Amino acid sequence: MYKRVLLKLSGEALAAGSGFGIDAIFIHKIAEEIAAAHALGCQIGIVVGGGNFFRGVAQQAIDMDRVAADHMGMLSTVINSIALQDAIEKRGLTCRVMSAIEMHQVAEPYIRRRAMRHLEKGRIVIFAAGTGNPFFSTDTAASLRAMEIKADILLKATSVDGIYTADPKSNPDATKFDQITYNDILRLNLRVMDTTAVSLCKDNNMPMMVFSMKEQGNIVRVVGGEKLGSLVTA
Ligand SMILES: Nc1ncnc2c1ncn2[C@@H]1O[C@H](COP(=O)(O)OP(=O)(O)O)[C@@H](O)[C@H]1O
Ligand SMILES: O=c1ccn([C@@H]2O[C@H](COP(=O)(O)OP(=O)(O)O)[C@@H](O)[C@H]2O)c(=O)[nH]1
Repeated sequence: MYKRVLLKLSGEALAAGSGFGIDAIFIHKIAEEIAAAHALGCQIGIVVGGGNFFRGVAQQAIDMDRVAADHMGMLSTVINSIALQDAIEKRGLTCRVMSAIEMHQVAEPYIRRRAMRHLEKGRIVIFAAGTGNPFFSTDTAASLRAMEIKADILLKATSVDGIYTADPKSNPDATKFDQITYNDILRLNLRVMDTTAVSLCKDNNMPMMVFSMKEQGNIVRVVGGEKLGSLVTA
């Protein structure tokens, strides 16, 4: 099993069936799974997306300046992070939100050494506001934080159950890879993650696993060392 992981949770998945906002029942199920994974003895850092509220590249932002839209997107990850922190703390765990954009009244600023200390003390750390920079994604933020905290693996929990030959939502004939290399994701232009996130993991040899967060128990299984979804390595 893994000693320290970076778990990336899709923002869109938090909306569950409704497609927007946070599904109160679903977020508690996720928190329950995170608590169970933590009980196995794993140190857990989390990056949450913001797609359930706002995406810088979304249709609704088409007439906006990209930087302004990305600022909105990053703030939406803060909303999700606070909701998840609340749900995790309801399970009796200690959880800190660290934001890449300073907002002292709401969250701690992201300071790497403090994040490491929180993890060593068994606190769950949620990294909010992505990388703090526009033109990036929360997948890239997850790759970056995984490297910074020296995670054993980047676990991407999302709405699909792995990496397919094409987007399975629009191509029902697509087939799933059990294992795939960084180079093949880039070469085949598979859009399960953006190329910046994949390149960062590739250059630093950070293994990744893409799996479904819809099926209850998957997070615990993966943290426990079970191979689910698709594994990405060199
Ligand atoms: N080749 C592919 N294999 C798997 N998923 C893919 C692929 N290409 C695109 N996708 C899409 O990537 C998304 C997973 O990434 P994620 O950032 O978690 O998305 P979201 O937050 O939009 O759900 C899924 O919505 C899936 O439809
Ligand atoms: O480092 C970052 C991370 C995120 N974002 C913005 O935040 C939005 C929400 O993140 P993302 O789309 O990655 O969320 P997810 O798809 O996981 O729900 C993005 O569209 C960007 O607009 C950004 O500007 N910089």
